Amino acid sequence: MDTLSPSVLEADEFAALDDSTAPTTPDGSLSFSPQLQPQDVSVYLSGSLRHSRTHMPSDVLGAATQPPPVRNICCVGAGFVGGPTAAVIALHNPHIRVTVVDRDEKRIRRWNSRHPPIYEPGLDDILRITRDGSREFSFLNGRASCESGCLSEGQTRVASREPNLVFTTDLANCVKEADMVLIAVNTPTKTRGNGSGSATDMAAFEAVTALIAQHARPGTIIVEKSTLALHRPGTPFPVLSNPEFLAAGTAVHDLLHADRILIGSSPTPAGHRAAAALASVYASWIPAPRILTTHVFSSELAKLVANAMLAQRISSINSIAAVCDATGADVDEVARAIGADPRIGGQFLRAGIGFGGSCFKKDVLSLVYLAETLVLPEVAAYWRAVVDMNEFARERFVARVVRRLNNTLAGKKVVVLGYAFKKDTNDTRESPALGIVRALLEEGPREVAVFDPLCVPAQMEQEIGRFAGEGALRRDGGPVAVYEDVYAACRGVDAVLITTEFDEFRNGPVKVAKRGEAAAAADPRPFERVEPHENDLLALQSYLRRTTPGSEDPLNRFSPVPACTEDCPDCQLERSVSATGASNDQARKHRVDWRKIYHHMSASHWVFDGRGILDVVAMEKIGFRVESVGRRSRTMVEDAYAPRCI
Ligand SMILES: NC(=O)c1ccc[n+]([C@@H]2O[C@H](COP(=O)([O-])OP(=O)(O)OC[C@H]3O[C@@H](n4cnc5c(N)ncnc54)[C@H](O)[C@@H]3O)[C@@H](O)[C@H]2O)c1
Ligand SMILES: O=c1ccn([C@@H]2O[C@H](COP(=O)(O)OP(=O)(O)O[C@H]3O[C@H](CO)[C@@H](O)[C@H](O)[C@H]3O)[C@@H](O)[C@H]2O)c(=O)[nH]1
Repeated sequence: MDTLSPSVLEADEFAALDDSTAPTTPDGSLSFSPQLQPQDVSVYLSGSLRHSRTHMPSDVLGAATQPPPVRNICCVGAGFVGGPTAAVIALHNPHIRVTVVDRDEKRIRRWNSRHPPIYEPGLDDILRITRDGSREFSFLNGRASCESGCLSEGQTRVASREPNLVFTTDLANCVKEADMVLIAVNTPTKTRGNGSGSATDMAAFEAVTALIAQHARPGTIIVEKSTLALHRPGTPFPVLSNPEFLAAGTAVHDLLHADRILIGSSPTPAGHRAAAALASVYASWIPAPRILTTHVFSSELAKLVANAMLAQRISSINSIAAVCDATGADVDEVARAIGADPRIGGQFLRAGIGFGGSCFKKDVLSLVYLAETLVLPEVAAYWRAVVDMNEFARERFVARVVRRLNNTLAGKKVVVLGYAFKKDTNDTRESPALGIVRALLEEGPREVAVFDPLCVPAQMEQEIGRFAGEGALRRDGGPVAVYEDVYAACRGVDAVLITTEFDEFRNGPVKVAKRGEAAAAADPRPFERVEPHENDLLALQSYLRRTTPGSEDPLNRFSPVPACTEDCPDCQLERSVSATGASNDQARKHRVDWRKIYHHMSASHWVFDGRGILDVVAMEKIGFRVESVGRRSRTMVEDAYAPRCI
């Protein structure tokens, strides 16, 4: 480990620290660690929020708030947020040692191996550079190389890098050595006790703050990356709120090109200095105007509100999809028409079976709980309706499938395509597919086949076994079977259900790459900077990969990946799944052959598109009968003459 760097804030500044001691939720009665003290809600509402407008200098990086140096960052929580965030911070700050700590030994072992525990496009490359270090390499930088004084033959040389990203289970040492501790542990919805079903479960967060209070040096800056609802540790440390806005499947893109970085601090000189220190870490790659500073409460509330507003758009369009199904209007046409109004915008208007994932439902419910405890029942009811509408969308989809199959699934086989909660991730938390499998089981089908191009079948089986109850899986004599091959899954099915928007399931033309996907095809060179930025090098690497098929390391910069032991359980698991089940960028992106599926199916040829990704007309030409939530199809036209039933 590096020698300890000096504490970033002097001890006598502590007195001036946070007024930021507020409860998880305003009633103050929920789980508090010994470090956390409740604060009167009225103080929060009447006093602190007033500060938020003016409390922070507009330029936290300005001379008035010289940021203390940050050389050592500890990130607690090696999950979907902690892992990628730490990796990107390390990538852009080679002078900072970033240590990610987790209590889950298996997770840490996987981060230290060639089998990272989560799949995110582009993450592997960043891990290879930061965790394993990279070699010196050079490349042709085109025109700019000569004009901006690069090497004589147009070559730009990039120096080797030492590893600066470490994964460990040793929390005490990690925290002790840190100038800054990022907390990125899970904050799910409480499942029992006061606030069960809506309040945030602070157990993991609280356990971590207790350990930090025990081990951190005075003055260490604490940064909450976990999504909280107004929760402040009352420790002698400056505490910042820095909520994360990345989305699963586009995490690396979202981190490398963040729209905004939000830093909330208390309105004290120490709070401002801490915020400036964190801003200096982000400033290595994020343009200063995108680094927003607010009061801590505004920052945490903004995170909940961002997710609530996005979820609300999805529920709104799904409510309109039901109207479309009943009237013959087409929800995509409606979305396109309203999205053309810049005041509305076109994003998050894709109708279907509703949102899944670990964030939307949890954060909307957090907002509901906050409103309830603030005695704002109308506000609580407004946001609760967003979650209710989401459930309605899923139930309506299953009811439609059953209705089309003559109101019974007895003796029938249906296949669920897509198990992850969205495309390009192996995250299955709150996946609509799980709820759909369970609802289908209630209809007594002969078989429910499940296929996902990214999730590992053995893990899916484990989870379905837990979720759908004893005896649900085929290996236990039940009807649910998980497949590694999409055609085997579809053999003899009466209906195909699309539950995740994976590109693999599309039948239309391959779309131009968009946000988070492989960048546009053009060569990014020449770079403007003499010393190329890591973002430039990543763009060049993916360009070269695309144009030099088969080359995993076209810049020749990677060091060897850590070797696995003979008995590595992850190697064994990988060997036991087919290429389509592996988390491998190269093995994916093959579209399914719908004609082949057509011939594998039973005569009914039903396809229910729960994500609106199919070109219905093209599918109907093959001979399928397609129903797509809120979209017109031949069956819709036939139905125009039948009694309404939604
Ligand atoms: N997943 C997302 O896309 C996303 C995006 C933005 C914000 N968030 C928020 O970020 C936070 C983390 O979410 P996530 O999806 O990364 O969760 P996660 O479950 O993937 O990871 C959390 C990790 O924290 C570890 N942990 C829990 N208690 C610990 C302890 N006492 N000591 C050490 N490690 C501990 C767990 O073992 C786990 O590996 C949550 O508050 C979430 O709401 C998530
Ligand atoms: O038009 C749309 C867009 C999305 N979805 C679904 O909504 C869910 C969530 O999608 P998305 O928001 O893209 O993924 P998340 O990873 O859940 O990201 C959200 O939640 C994160 C965790 O808080 C935030 O950081 C992100 O900003 C926020 O987008 C998925 O099931 C999608 O299939 C739709 O049904 N229709």
